[in-house]
This record gives sequence, C-alpha cells and structure tokens, in this order.
Amino acid sequence: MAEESSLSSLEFSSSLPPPRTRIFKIIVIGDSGVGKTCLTYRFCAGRFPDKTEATIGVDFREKVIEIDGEKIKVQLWDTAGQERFRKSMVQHYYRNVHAVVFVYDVTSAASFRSLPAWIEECRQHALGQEVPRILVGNKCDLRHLAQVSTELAQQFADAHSMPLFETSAKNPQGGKEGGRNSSDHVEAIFMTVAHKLKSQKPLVLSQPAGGNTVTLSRNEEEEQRGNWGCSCWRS
Ligand SMILES: Nc1nc2c(ncn2[C@@H]2O[C@H](COP(=O)(O)OP(=O)(O)OP(=O)(O)O)[C@@H](O)[C@H]2O)c(=O)[nH]1
Ligand SMILES: [Mg+2]
Repeated sequence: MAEESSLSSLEFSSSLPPPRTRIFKIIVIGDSGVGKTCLTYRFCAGRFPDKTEATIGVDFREKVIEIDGEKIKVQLWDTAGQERFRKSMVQHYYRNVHAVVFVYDVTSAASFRSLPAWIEECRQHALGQEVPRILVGNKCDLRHLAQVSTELAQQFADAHSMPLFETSAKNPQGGKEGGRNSSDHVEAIFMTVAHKLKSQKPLVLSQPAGGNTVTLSRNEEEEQRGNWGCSCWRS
C-alpha cells in the first residue's frame, strides 16, 4: 500500500511540466571605456574582471536571481561602445528590450556629454516610454579624478526621469557602507532594475528554473549568432 502511494506521487510529479524561468533582457549602453563590461561581469561573476578588451558586437551575461520567491533570469547585453564594433548590431540590441542601463564614467566629462546621443539612439529605435531606464555613473573609486559632479548628474537624471546610481565596478563591495560618499553596490543596482521588471511581460519562457550564476553556453550563443547571421561576435 505504501509502495502504491509513493508510486502514484512519483507519477504525478513527473507529469508536471518543469518550472520555467522568465527571462528579461537588459541592455547596457554608453561610451567605450566607461566600464560596461566590468559592471556586467561584476554583477554576474561577483568580481572585477582581471582584464577587459573593447567589446565587439555584444557579450551576453546572465544571472538567475530570486525576487519575492520567484526565480527570474536577467540577461544582460553588454554592448560595444565603439561605433565600428556596434553598427551592424544596433538593431538587435533594441529588439524586445525590457530595460536600458545608461553608463557614463565619473572621471570622463566626455562620456557624460555623450548621454543625450545614447538617449537619442533609443528614441530612434522606437523604445517605448514604458521601458525602464536607469543612469549609472561608474568608477567612483577614482573620486579624486571626478569630472562629473553628483549634482550635475542628478539634474540630468531628473530631467530624463531616470534614477541615478553612482558606483564602482572595482570597489570591494561592502566597504564604507552608510557613509555619505559610499557608492551604490553593483548588485543592488541591477536588483533594482529586476524588481521593476518583475511585474512586466518577459521574453518567451524557454528554460527550466534553477541554477545560480550562468553564462550562455556556446550552443545557445551559436544558436543566436546563427539566427542573426552576424560575424561580429565575441564569446
Ligand atoms: N578604476 C576603475 N576602473 C574601471 C572601472 N570599471 C572599469 N574600469 C576600467 O575601465 C576600462 C574599460 O572598462 P570596460 O568595462 O572594458 O569598458 P566598456 O564600457 O565595456 O568599453 P567598450 O567595450 O569598448 O564599450 C578597463 O581598463 C577597466 O579596468 C571602475 O569601476 N573603476
Ligand atoms: Mg565592453
């Protein structure tokens, strides 16, 4: 009898479809060298990368996170800042995007002055007003070299209805908490975006839930590459 009931519960659970993870696509854009690769790596791998090179086309990073008991997959599109490495890809960046992270470098006034052009690019690709956008000033560990004040950045963020975060992909997270000059944690920034997205419609559900930090497997990457027929890709 006991055997029968355990058999039927087994049959029941195996007939259930595997749980699916909702996938959200977030693009990270800004001038070359502002630290997009370092920020996305920091969030997904939990540390500052040993070495980076200019991104060609796009690099994908993914992480499964849990919000209010639901596992969701955040798919970060680490885009190329250099025009020559992005021009053939731009239309793919903006397709079915759920949120946009604009990045500038607090030690580079030029990267801050470029922000209107990045916003304009979003507009040209018909990004809806409902798509959440956030502004991130990176490299706050180099405060002594800062060229962009928090006040100026905050004015810009307010004018464009975006929250502003100042951070460092390099800072050991966890230091200087609570201090007025402490920078936001990279993790907290992306979690804020994920919270905003949770109530939105995600990408098509396709993968079972589970796992911790994951990066697209080569097969998945190649599948996407094949779909788009683009050679300007780096794994
Ligand atoms: N001090 C400091 N350096 C950083 C930080 N983030 C990135 N860097 C450095 O800035 C340089 C550029 O970083 P990347 O992350 O490659 O810049 P990117 O925005 O991805 O550049 P593209 O791929 O060309 O668009 C590298 O030398 C990094 O080590 C940071 O928070 N602090
Ligand atoms: Mg890069």
